[in-house]
Amino acid sequence: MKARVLLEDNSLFYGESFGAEGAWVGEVVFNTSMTGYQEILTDPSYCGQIITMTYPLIGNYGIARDDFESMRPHAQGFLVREFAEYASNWRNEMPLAQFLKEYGIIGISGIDTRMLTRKIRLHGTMKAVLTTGDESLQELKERLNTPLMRDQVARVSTKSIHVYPNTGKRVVLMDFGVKHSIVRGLAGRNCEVVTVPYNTSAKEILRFRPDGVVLSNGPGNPKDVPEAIYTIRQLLGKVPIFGVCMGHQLLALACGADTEKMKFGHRGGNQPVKALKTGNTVITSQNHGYAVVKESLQGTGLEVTHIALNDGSVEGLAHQSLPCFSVQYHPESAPGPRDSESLFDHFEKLMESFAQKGESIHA
Ligand SMILES: NC(=O)CC[C@H](N)C(=O)O
Repeated sequence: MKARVLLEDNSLFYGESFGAEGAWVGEVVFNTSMTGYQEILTDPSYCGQIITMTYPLIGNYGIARDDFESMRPHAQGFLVREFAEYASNWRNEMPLAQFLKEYGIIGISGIDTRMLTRKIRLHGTMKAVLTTGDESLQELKERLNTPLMRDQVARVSTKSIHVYPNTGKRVVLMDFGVKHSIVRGLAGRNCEVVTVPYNTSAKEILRFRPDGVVLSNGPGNPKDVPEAIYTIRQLLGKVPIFGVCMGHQLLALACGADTEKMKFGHRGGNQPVKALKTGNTVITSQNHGYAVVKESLQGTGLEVTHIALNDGSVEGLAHQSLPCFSVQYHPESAPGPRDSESLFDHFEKLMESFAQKGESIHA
């Protein structure tokens, strides 16, 4: 079945539908990972967005639930160059097409993803309308006026508290749309993980007597969850904090810094980041469209620990006197390189030293 994509700059792409039928308006973002479409589709940080993969062949290893980063897909549209109808992998449980259909997600193949990506790089992230229907061009243009979602965190965050019991440190995980691999990263270090909804108060969080608090990744603009910024501000200094991606942005906002929307963001498994203290470069997994404004850090007590080598943007922060640090990239990878897993060990050490001396170990 034919399908179309109309971009905000009026470019029209034709392709073949391989997922659900219907129409959807969202922000189109491109991801440069060569593998990992299952982790990407199920990453709640993509809630409501339309993803285009720059790698040209997608779907060839099918779908295996063990690779999911949450219980269901969250992206609403998936644009690819070539879709592999037959999956060939011993772990395959169902074809990608069936998975997209089951969850009502539009998939379109035959798109010139190179041209689409170049347009996004040139003009910045754009809205698009996808359709498998036969609406007129005028109708599609009108649909582009649909405002984008702003309540994604409330949609994807847990509604109730979950405890993953364990023998090590107790970590409260503020869930803004957490990826399972963050829980795996903590559980792999024997942490007991208490996952709480995004709007849980500081008082409720401290009632768990946590050794540390992790601020998860999540979709949308961090400024759309002011209640979480308020909560984090109240937790500062009382408990070690580790922020990942959205968590990093929220920590910065809680300390008084600012965030901004990037032109087209960073999404992929090959993003080079420099650690300023050691001078080492790590290749990281990323998925973000907002960034912390470097100039806004003055007077907040936060200092830049990592920068993106492609554009110099802020990739890591640590507080000069309080036990908190954060990264804009994904130490849990999934999908992507595992160069940065040791950040979970760093957090464990931070919790240990805070428990013993009530001090930060960054220095
Ligand atoms: N993966 C994330 O946590 C993304 C954070 C935020 N939604 C952004 O786009 O910048």
